[in-house]
Amino acid sequence: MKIAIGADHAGFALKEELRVALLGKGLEVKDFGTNTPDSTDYPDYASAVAGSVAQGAFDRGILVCSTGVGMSMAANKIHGIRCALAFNDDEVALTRQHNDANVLALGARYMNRQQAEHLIDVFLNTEFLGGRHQRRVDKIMDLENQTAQEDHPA
Ligand SMILES: O=C(CO)[C@H](O)[C@H](O)[C@H](O)COP(=O)(O)O
Repeated sequence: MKIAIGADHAGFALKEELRVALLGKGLEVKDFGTNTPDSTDYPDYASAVAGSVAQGAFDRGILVCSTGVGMSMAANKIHGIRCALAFNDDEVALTRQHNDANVLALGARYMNRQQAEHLIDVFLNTEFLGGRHQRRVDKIMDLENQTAQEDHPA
């Protein structure tokens, strides 16, 4: 599985630890930065990670900022991205099973490395259930397409 990971300055330290942990598990990981603790802007990394997932270059994306909120807002602006901000196993498992989330946003302020690693394990190892959930995910995508047409009328 190919994973894209990124963070702003507030998520930098945790992202560094997570990248090492993911590589240690034999996963293919591309780090989209940031690469220093200097103040930076989370939309730049959300765009890079979510964009690469939307293009199909990576299977899943992981984004880390202070709360996870800014990253999730920005990532969900990318066509084809369903980014979930989640803090416990149940939320992460359900967003895979029901929402087919392809990007996970984490709040570094609220979790340590072990907790984040565990949430990522659940995220990477839980399958989408399809069925009635596929219908609902399709409706999310319809909304996205509809909004794009309204923004850019032919
Ligand atoms: O968007 C956020 C808040 O929801 C992110 O957590 C950012 O990391 C945060 O806004 C960064 O704030 P800072 O004061 O510039 O460190």
